[in-house]
Amino acid sequence: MSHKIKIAARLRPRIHDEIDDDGVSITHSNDGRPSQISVANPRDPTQIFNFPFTSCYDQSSTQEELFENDVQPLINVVYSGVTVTIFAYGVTSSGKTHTMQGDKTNPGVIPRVVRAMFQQQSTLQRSNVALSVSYMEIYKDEVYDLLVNRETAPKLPVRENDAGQVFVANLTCIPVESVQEFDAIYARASKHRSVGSTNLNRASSRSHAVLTITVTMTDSAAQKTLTGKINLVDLAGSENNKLTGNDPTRLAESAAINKSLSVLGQVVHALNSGASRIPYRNSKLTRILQDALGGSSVGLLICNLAPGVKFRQDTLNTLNFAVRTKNVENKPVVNERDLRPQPKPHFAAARPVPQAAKLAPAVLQPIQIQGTASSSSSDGPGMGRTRASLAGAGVVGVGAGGMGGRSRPSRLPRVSAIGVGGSGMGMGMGMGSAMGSGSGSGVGAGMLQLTDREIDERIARAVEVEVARRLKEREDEYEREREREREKEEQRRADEDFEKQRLRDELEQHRMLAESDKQRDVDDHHLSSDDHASSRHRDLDDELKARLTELEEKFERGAQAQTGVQAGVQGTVLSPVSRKKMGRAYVALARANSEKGNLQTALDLYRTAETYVPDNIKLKERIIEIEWAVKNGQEFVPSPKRVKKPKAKAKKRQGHTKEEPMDGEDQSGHLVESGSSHLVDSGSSHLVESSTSHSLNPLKRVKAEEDEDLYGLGGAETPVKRYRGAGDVRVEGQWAPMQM
Ligand SMILES: Nc1ncnc2c1ncn2[C@@H]1O[C@H](COP(=O)(O)OP(=O)(O)OP(=O)(O)O)[C@@H](O)[C@H]1O
Repeated sequence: MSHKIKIAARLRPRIHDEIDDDGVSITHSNDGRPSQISVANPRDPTQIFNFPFTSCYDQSSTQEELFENDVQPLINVVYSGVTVTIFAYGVTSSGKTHTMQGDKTNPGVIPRVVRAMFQQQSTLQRSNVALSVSYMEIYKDEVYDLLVNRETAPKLPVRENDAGQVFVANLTCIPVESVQEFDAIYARASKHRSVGSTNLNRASSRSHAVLTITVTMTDSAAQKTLTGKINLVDLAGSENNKLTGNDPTRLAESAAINKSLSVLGQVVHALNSGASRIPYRNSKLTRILQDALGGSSVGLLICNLAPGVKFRQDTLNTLNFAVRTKNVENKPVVNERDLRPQPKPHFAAARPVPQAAKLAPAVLQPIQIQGTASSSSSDGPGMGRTRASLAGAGVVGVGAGGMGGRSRPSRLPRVSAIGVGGSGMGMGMGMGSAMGSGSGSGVGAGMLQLTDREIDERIARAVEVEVARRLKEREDEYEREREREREKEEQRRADEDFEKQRLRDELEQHRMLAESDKQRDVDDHHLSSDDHASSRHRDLDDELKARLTELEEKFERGAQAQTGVQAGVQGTVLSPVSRKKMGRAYVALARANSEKGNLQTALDLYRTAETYVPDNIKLKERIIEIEWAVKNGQEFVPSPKRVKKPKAKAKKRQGHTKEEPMDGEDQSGHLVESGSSHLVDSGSSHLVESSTSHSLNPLKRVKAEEDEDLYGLGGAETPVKRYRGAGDVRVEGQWAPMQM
């Protein structure tokens, strides 16, 4: 069901020495027709504009009246699990803060809402209904938490969750149990709000403030929770700096206020005109209010009006904004959550992930305790932890020395074989804790009882899990990059729209002026309407039109260029290096699957890899080979390839450092990717854990990235899985010295 934003207009009384010419008046009708606000045209006081609204409050209206008529009914809506947003809008000093906050003798909407929320809570089973509060301000387009110390309050990011709901990350939310508790919190927080003195208002709000009261209702029998929210928004007022007399600080604030309000206007305009894209992202204010504007909440806009002559044009602008807003349609939804346990995912689909989940804590905990051993290596504690988790998961070992050496089980020669660096954690430790009792200390017994096949399986599984994790990490990174691109694109379009709209408004205003000048000429001199004034504006009119056309052409060209880019390969937005990384990750996963005989999955993954590195010939060949094997129901046996000989230079270096290979090389001298413990497929298709992270050699890394074999596609390969350790290789289930 849709719901249109409700409008309430409130005219404040004259204050101080304000000149009031009765140019704004409110007429209430008793015959069921809406009340209306009449405003005299500031240019021609004889001309009156009428604005009909169902709720109009004149200068003598009270806080209570407004609350009873328009706000109180919304409390039930909140308690039905819906989000309600009430925002006060108007020029500076029109009474927004007075309406929302009020003072001790005349409490406004906020304190009254809080009392009503507690009142409603008391009618329900109290233990199942919890209230909480959060309070933030948007100051110069940055979001700050008002419930924390203002001096140390960081800028908070605005994010969107998977369901598309926008939220402010890390915003404090405090449970409140009584009105008194709320009052204390609110009083403290309000002192943090940015307020300054201007010519028009001694205590002018320099920020938009959003107070949110959340009610969570738990129905234990039905195992459901309902969450209702009420957002109470006191907007900063639009300002005419000629009137406010702002200093540079105030001017900067004012610019931010006016910009965000202007974006608010654009959002409402876009919603009304059915635009395909709504420029919510153009300001934090509209982003945060997204749900209230064309979203899933129920909305009430309180338009505050000031009676003074100097505010007349702003009064008209506010009312025009209100007229446009009342056509905005929301689609309220009930926020209900099912607390029943979710059905378990399908076994096959879920298998690798629980393995990882189970392995991680059992492994990480003891390894962290071993942090001293890890940090004694030059990798530092962070690396130690990553590698430890890999080793624990049985992926590969690094460092036969240290723990690994001491704790390796005698039946497993690979333990001594695994590990190339001697710089830290050992395979023995990791595997012991992963495979054994999970007590975290042990190696021995559990491990000894495993057969080679079981170990193979575990290792393969761990490899799969680890590769999947890294792949996911990269996909996330890719997604984030895409999101950033999308945001940039949206920003660009919004800027275009903004500029276009500005020009159109200018054009329209100009036309209106020309019209009224024309009319005046006719009235004054009884001349033909075509003769005079219109010609004065024609040139400017043409110039504006030309600018608009030029702008539209420019934007069109920009949009076409953008479409052209998007039509390219997948991951065009990624850097070449990132594309290679993505391609490599998919190849690694595909390889793991092909080794397990899951050819179709492997094929799909190789094809996905190809979308990132479309020029890789060996990848294409591999795809063709597997396609053929799948089509003919054959086992996949990759074509043999030449074994790369270590380069002379590398050999020479190896001579110096037999025990410790150089960065970027495995012990056979093949280039491997060094860096933060990346799992890579070396030129000879062995899975190798690189232990060299701290002293990367960028030249070698680039060289490695240029080498197609880095994808592990051209290497000599037998159908048997092989894992290579310090100088040894396992072939057909046997360990043998590795060919150098
Ligand atoms: N309905 C009202 N009755 C009596 N006084 C009012 C009323 N509305 C506003 N005022 C007074 O007018 C002055 C300006 O009001 P207020 O600070 O609420 O304006 P504002 O719109 O919040 O301004 P700004 O955008 O600059 O923060 C205050 O002194 C306030 O007490």
